[in-house]
Amino acid sequence: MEGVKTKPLLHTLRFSPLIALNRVFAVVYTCAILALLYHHAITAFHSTTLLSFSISIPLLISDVILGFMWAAKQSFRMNPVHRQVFRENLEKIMKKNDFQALDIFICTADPYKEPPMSVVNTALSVMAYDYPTEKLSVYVSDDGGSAMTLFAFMEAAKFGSHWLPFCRRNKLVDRCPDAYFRSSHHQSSEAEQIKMMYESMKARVENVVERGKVGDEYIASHQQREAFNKWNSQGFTRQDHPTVIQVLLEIGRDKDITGESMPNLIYVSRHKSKTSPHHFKAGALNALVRVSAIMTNAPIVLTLDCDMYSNDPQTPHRMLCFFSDPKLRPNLGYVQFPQIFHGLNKDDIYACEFKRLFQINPVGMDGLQGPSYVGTGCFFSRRVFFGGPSSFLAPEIPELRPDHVVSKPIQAQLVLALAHQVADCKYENQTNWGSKLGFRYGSLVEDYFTGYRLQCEGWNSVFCHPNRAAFLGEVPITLNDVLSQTKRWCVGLLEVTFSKYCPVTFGSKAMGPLMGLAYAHYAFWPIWSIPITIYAFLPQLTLLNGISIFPKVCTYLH
Ligand SMILES: O=c1ccn([C@@H]2O[C@H](COP(=O)(O)OP(=O)(O)O[C@H]3O[C@H](CO)[C@@H](O)[C@H](O)[C@H]3O)[C@@H](O)[C@H]2O)c(=O)[nH]1
Ligand SMILES: [Mn+2]
Repeated sequence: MEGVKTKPLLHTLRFSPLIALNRVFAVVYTCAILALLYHHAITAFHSTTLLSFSISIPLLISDVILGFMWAAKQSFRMNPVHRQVFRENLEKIMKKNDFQALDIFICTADPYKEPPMSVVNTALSVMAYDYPTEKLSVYVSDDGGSAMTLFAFMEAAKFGSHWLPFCRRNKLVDRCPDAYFRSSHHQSSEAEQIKMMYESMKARVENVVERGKVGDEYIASHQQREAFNKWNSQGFTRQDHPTVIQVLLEIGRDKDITGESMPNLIYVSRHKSKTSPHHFKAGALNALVRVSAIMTNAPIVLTLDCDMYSNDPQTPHRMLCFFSDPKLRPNLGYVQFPQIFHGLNKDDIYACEFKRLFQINPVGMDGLQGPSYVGTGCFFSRRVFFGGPSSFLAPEIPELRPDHVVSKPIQAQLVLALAHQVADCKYENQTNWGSKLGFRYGSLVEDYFTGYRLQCEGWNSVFCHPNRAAFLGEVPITLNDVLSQTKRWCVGLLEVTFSKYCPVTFGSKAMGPLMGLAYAHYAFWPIWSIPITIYAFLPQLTLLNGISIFPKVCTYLH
């Protein structure tokens, strides 16, 4: 209709043209698989010798597993969709002032395996988002309980006051300092100056890490000394220490060198005790959900691994294109960006890119109820941590409610005291945290399990895959690390498979068969190893012994 102004589009959805083809193919292929299984069963049934029986049974088992995995995978192919985001339209629809506040969680756990400089780079890259700084809060969770990490962040807070205005003024796209200085396009004298500052910060931090402690010469103020004194108290170890919360930057109080406000930057090392379970990353994230609720309580929460830096300052705009769509909003639980890696080793010999897992399968789930959560690069609505979309579950204290309005400054005595209280290792005893509230406990792959449970509760999710990677992370590049990661993932997934939450039963009932199968495809991922091992040995052994195991064409022609 002419004269009627249509609102500019924020995002569109396009169904993949392959859908019809995929479905026809699935039917044909299912027939072929059933025929093959029938053949195996008949051979096993008719086998006359123990030898032929003991060959056909493993083949039958292998092919049943492969057939099941193939069937589960079809869920990703039934309805794949592609989304496009028009972030440039966002500011035509809403004012910057109306953007929702954002709490960013960065997890780190070990200053030696995850160097503080890399964590600092991740933090700086998101502090420099093209987003109103008075709406940004960055929380760092340090499960390593390390003074070196705190020191690195004190340095980062200082460097940030130069880095943020520098990024803004020069409209940089690479806002992770390390990535920017690694690329070659910085020639101005201003860039050289910033680079020198960065290098000198890096040298100080690395020196501290090398020596394993923060030397006196690095402690500049009384406040800093007080912070580090906590580490000097009796029996402060990584597994056993009180809560440490340090506000390093505060909106309104701390300004950058041009006089603009800095975002909040808060260091949190939750209380740990050898007698209380800490629940690994899920425990760390729940502590942050609560501490941030007390201090800022932003309606949107971004979770990041410490090695995953922002590669695009416009990412929050993209996320808002979904969260500010009134049609999506009521049930939208999270917006997941893919995990994409830099620094893969040449030819990626250990197949760590996991393109199918992080980039292809989510497109398929996006056409159903939405992609699974992969632990990093994911923007949540804070509301998801408190029950399903239509069944709100109130937390124990009103200050943790997602609709609670924070009225006191983050450094107010009361606020800090309460923040310490909710980061206590005993706080979760006799509460719903980990079972019905927050990130879920019970699996080593807390991301998979949490996303799964949220979707079972009725939350939808969206997969956002822009051309320029929103985040770039690191992958294990040595065999040892790859094996240990794979083992952790397999154990975590099997923990879900053999629980009452098995996706085939619980998941299918809660979300329908296709979503159930999609999650089952991951839950059963470790059992790939069975057919792979059988096929790696059996055909070769039978070939060497002159036994034929595959059907001959002539058998079927007569
Ligand atoms: O007790 C812990 C253990 C780990 N972490 C942090 O958790 C993140 C992921 O741990 P990592 O050892 O790097 O695991 P990966 O297997 O490489 O990570 C993938 O798998 C994890 C488990 O499924 C997810 O949490 C991650 O987001 C996902 O990237 C890191 O930032 C750690 O610092 C903690 O904060 N506390
Ligand atoms: Mn990792």
